[in-house]
Amino acid sequence: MELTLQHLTKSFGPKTVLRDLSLTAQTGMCVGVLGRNGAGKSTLFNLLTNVLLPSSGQILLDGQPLGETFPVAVKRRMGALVNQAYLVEQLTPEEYLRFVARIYDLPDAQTRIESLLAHLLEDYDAVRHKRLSSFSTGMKQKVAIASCLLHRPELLILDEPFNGLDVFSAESVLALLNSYRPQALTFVSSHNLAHIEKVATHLLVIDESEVKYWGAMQDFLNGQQAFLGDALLQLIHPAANTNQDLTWLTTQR
Ligand SMILES: Nc1ncnc2c1ncn2[C@@H]1O[C@H](COP(=O)(O)OP(=O)(O)OP(=O)(O)O)[C@@H](O)[C@H]1O
Repeated sequence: MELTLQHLTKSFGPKTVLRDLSLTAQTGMCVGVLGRNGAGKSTLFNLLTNVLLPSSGQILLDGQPLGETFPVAVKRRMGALVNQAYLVEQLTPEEYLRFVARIYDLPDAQTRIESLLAHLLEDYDAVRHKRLSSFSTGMKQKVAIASCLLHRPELLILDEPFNGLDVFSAESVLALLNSYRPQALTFVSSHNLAHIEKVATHLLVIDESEVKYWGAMQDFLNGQQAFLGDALLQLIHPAANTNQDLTWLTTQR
């Protein structure tokens, strides 16, 4: 699979949130999407999944423009976690994934369902018969991630998948994503740079609605400093306000 973004621009009223974004990415790449709060990352993910339509520019999949209708056949090739994960909470995790499998018409999904849940949910035997409504935020997030991988998508789009995950759960998800990477083109956003460093092959850095970097992670680190956080600060926030006077915090009302 090859995904091409051509001069993708998104505005909300007079405000342009993404401007003239162009790139081509292929299967095997994991693109870490970075940028400060409000940079436009979720907007990009919503465009990629047809939740939003671009104001101008287009998205091509294997050379074919997706257009406004975004064919169902294309959606079947995608697995996406965007915005708030929505689960049917009256169901157990296994029932929910069987429901997702039916939507994708996957008759032989049972083994994969069990493998995904056993990998992601600690103490799976103890929670497998519980309803999702009784699950914690992180447990629900892991079930949502499992549902994205169930139908073996060729394009995997994960907006902040590590939100709410403890350090062990994040490692389990990272292991899954790294194992799955050769089979798909993955886009993943996170404010946790350690996670991005462990999973991304490429970086897309967005700031002030524009692309500040697009390319291989290794080239970014070689061209900047050794650590992703420092390199990122240098790129998008050169005058880092580390020496701000904060005495007002304790001395003024
Ligand atoms: N539906 C909308 N209508 C108007 N403005 C919007 C809408 N959705 C997003 N925006 C604006 O677009 C900008 C980018 O938002 P977006 O959610 O894409 O940022 P982000 O990079 O994902 O941020 P964060 O890291 O905080 O999740 C923000 O200024 C936001 O207020």
